[in-house]
Amino acid sequence: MTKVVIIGGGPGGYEAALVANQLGGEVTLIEREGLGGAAVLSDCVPSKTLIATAEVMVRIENARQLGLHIAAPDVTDVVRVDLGEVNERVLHLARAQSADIAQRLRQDGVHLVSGSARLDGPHRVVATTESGEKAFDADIVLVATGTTPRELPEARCDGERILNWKQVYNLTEVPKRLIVVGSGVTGAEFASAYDGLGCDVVLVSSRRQVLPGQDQDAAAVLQRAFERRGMEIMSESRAYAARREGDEVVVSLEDGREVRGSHCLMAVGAIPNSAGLGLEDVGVALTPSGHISVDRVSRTSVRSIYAAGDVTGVFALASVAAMQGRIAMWHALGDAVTPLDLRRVSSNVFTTPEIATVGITQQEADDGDVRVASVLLPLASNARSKMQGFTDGFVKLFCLPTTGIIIGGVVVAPRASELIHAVSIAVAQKITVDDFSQAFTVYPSMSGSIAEAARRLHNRDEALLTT
Ligand SMILES: Cc1cc2nc3c(=O)[nH]c(=O)nc-3n(C[C@H](O)[C@H](O)[C@H](O)COP(=O)(O)OP(=O)(O)OC[C@H]3O[C@@H](n4cnc5c(N)ncnc54)[C@H](O)[C@@H]3O)c2cc1C
Ligand SMILES: NC(=O)c1ccc[n+]([C@@H]2O[C@H](COP(=O)([O-])OP(=O)(O)OC[C@H]3O[C@@H](n4cnc5c(N)ncnc54)[C@H](O)[C@@H]3O)[C@@H](O)[C@H]2O)c1
Repeated sequence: MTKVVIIGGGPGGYEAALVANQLGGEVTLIEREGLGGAAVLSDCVPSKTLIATAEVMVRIENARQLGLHIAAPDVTDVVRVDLGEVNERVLHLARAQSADIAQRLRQDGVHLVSGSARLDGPHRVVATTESGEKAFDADIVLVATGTTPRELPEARCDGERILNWKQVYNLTEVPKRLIVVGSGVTGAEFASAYDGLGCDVVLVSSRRQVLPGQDQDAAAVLQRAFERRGMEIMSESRAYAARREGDEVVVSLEDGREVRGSHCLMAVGAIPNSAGLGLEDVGVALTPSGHISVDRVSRTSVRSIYAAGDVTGVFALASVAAMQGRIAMWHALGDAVTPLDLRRVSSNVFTTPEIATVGITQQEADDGDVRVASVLLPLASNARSKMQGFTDGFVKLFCLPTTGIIIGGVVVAPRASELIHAVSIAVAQKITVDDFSQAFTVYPSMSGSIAEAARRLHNRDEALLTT
């Protein structure tokens, strides 16, 4: 039996454990905090649960456009947000999901160890547990230890008013004025959620526009939506310090300005959990940022050691972590394996509106990496959008100019995360725009606009060609 030891029980680790077990491995999974990892306990799942609540508030607020009037100037005058109760629910759901994952792993026969692990050679892992150190021999080791929120040296999080994204669930009242530092996906999602919950939000963005890593047409729509809702966006502003002054937090910007609020959320990225694992001692190569270097089948520079998930810095998504973990085990245990293909990954920014993307990006098209034809169709003319009072978003499709094969897309809309799946299938299955537009869509529906975008790409001479 192949002995597999997995360090880290997030999506990278636990999905790998399920596959390794399925392929007949003797699997030990060592986790120091809880099964499901940060994804389930503090990052992905809690944030999406909080956002689900915030979305309801936004829908109530927007009901005015549909002729449904709230008998008060502000939605928070009639709907009281009990943030303590909201956060209790958030954490309860996270713990319940963690317990489900643990139960499933145990049922499958995975040996679960609660403790902190490190390598002791390429074929040995030592776990520090409550009952002392335990050593495990391993034919294969998978490192899936995730990341930790980055802190600015002069803006240390205290868990009360200067918070990272794992600490916000301690709040029992909606902050009066929340300063969100960082306008990447994490910053944008929390800014959107707290704004929805009726909080006065200031977003400190180091770039000209929010979401610098995303499709810039989509980011522009989101920035406009944020501004229209009254959010203050401080563009091209870098924070360097945050301090408490009584009941206030003061954030100092590099240009000398100061921003005052009741709370501050630091969302300035994450650092890999690769230190103290003994990786360098066994010869595992790291990148300059401290991530573990892996190839497309999750191999590190040491034959018996694989790595998966955020600690590899490949594409910080739960879905990618899970796939990297599975691929590692398929490869290590001799099953058929397809190397990781990032061109097929779909992802979503859970703001209001949502931004979903799959495949090639506008940036890659603009950089000339591949010659594409593309079309951008605003949803303002979509009948369903109008009925729902939504006019902000768009659908963008990319295809190869020669064959018409769909290679990517962007959807900015409510529930874009669901709408993108059709485009995702088209990208994975190499479907042409003509074949795509043959499928019936419901009338009226927003997905009708995706089919319409594909129809517009029938005459690709007229479409915007990017080289
Ligand atoms: C706020 C936020 C929201 C997000 N939302 C989404 C989303 O909506 N969709 C999405 O796809 N992705 C989302 N992500 C990204 C997603 O959470 C990560 O990509 C995912 O958690 C990566 O999984 P992982 O297995 O690599 O690491 P993690 O989930 O971080 O798990 C790693 C585990 O390893 C354990 N560990 C670390 N060191 C050791 C050690 N020495 N010994 C034992 N155990 C150890 C840790 O305790 C942790 O439990 C979000 C991220 C953030 C920050
Ligand atoms: N919905 C999702 O799937 C989801 C949600 C959240 C995070 N994630 C994943 O996590 C990854 C990391 O996202 P993130 O947003 O946490 O980190 P990030 O590194 O992508 O963004 C951090 C942002 O903070 C800015 N910044 C850094 N220092 C600053 C300073 N001093 N002042 C002001 N701004 C500063 C950076 O310029 C950057 O734009 C994402 O790429 C994504 O893959 C996914």
